[in-house]
Amino acid sequence: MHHPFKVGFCFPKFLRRDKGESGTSHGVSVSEILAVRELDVDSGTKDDGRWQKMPQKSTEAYPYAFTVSYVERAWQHRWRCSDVTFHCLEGALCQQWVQTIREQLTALTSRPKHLLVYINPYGGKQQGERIYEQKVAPLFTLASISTHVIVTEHANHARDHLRTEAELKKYDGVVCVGGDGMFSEMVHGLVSRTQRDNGVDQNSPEEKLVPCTLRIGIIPAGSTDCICYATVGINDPVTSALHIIVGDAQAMDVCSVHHNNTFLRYSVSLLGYGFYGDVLADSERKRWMGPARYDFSGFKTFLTHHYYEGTVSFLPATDILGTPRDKTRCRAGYHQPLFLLPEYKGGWRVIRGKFLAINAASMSCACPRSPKGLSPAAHLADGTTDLILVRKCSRFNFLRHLLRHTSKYDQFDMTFVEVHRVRRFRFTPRYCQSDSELDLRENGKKLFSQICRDHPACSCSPAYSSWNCDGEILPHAAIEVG
Ligand SMILES: CCCCCCCCCCCCC/C=C/[C@@H](O)[C@H](COP(=O)(O)O)NC(=O)CCCCCCCCCCCCCCC
Ligand SMILES: Nc1ncnc2c1ncn2[C@@H]1O[C@H](COP(=O)(O)OP(=O)(O)O)[C@@H](O)[C@H]1O
Ligand SMILES: [Ca+2]
Repeated sequence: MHHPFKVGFCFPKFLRRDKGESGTSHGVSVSEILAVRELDVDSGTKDDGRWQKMPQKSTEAYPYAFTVSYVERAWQHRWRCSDVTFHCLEGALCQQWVQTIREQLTALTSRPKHLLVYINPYGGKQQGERIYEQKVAPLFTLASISTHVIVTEHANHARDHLRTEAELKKYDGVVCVGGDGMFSEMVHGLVSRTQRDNGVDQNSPEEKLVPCTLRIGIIPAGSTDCICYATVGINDPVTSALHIIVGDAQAMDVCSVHHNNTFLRYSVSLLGYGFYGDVLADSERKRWMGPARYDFSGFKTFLTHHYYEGTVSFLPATDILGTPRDKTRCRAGYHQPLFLLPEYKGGWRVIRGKFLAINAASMSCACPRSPKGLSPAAHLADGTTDLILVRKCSRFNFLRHLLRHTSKYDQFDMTFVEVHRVRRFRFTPRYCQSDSELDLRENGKKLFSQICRDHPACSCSPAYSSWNCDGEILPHAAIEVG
């Protein structure tokens, strides 16, 4: 992984005495230094037990020392904080090093100094507060970052606080400790506030959103954590904290979801109808199971094997480099795709059919369950979403398709699956005649029994599924996304 700004320090006149090495030179790039502190060698240091174990002779020989904490890359995209101590003979030289490093660190303007942190204490395995206090807060302190921490008291607490109350000018960024649902709350708070401040009407599907200037950091403490996993490459709180400290940034596509010119929600990861909608609807009733609720409901939904009829219309993204079938992977810090936007060539395409799943992935949606994700080649910030249509097929074939999300085999290379990179799309369920469409929740069940009476031979798939929008159920089946 590469940082755009990289100045290297070598420490030639110093002896590195930790880890049992003697006299080795050590290079650390400034962009990866977290903190530097001088050591009071004579009295030994309270916070570095290793020093006190050093033989007396070497303390006499090198009476001055400083410790640099830096990012060390570990296995599978993990980052860790590592310390290296340098020793020397002259106090003035030692101080000069410390001062120079501090100056260099201050010059890194992309690093945050003040952060506003929201913790969802009920996300995932309900470990949000513990994860923050034990793994993240000490690193922020080490890096001299000041924080204001809010533990949420109810759903949408963070969203509403960000939208109306928070004094955002005081902060360089906001941090969310939780899952995709919590991240989505923060996106809603910040994006809504930015549109309101800029006079953009959220209800108009045609209007372009004004990008937010504040960055959102994610400390994974949820059930799926796909937004963290897909951007960083792993769902690991320490790794995420270190990315936040060094000021890594990644732009992200945000889709708006509308129903009849009324704004419903924003989506950043998965919008799924059919399978993933049904899994979510069932799993919400089993929150007490924790993250395992998704496996339970996934298994149950797989067995139910419902398909849904409807019409998908979409505007293909024709003027881009790359397709959903590429072998490339997009992650923060790897490359920022620079695509030409957004002259629309070609028109809308319309596909009618019976679908087991309709998924729109604005990013790969990689997560521990599927390390390559729903759409492995999706880009994080290219203004497109990958629309995956899984048509009605046998249970056996659907299982083969699902299993391929966990292996190297291509989940799109199946006759009943198609994938399109699109700029906008619309979905209209069958049995939904007019614009004054029936409200899904009110009338879904009535309609279902009506349809079954009308079609006694049907396999009794209900008329409607629900949309799973980043882990939240949408109240309408007919939607427009752009
Ligand atoms: C047979 C194994 C098949 C494994 C297939 C795994 C595909 C997983 C792709 C997951 C994409 C997830 C996209 C992320 C969505 C999240 O925004 C959203 C919210 O997250 P949060 O709770 O952290 O706030 N999460 C979700 O909607 C959860 C979706 C989880 C789907 C799990 C599906 C498991 C399927 C198991 C099928 C089992 C069939 C077994 C038959 C013998
Ligand atoms: N204090 C709270 N009490 C109850 N629900 C909350 C609270 N804070 C946030 N939520 C809601 O909890 C839901 C799940 O949060 P999330 O962090 O995504 O965890 P998970 O990944 O387990 O779903 C979100 O819809 C969010 O709005
Ligand atoms: Ca995208």
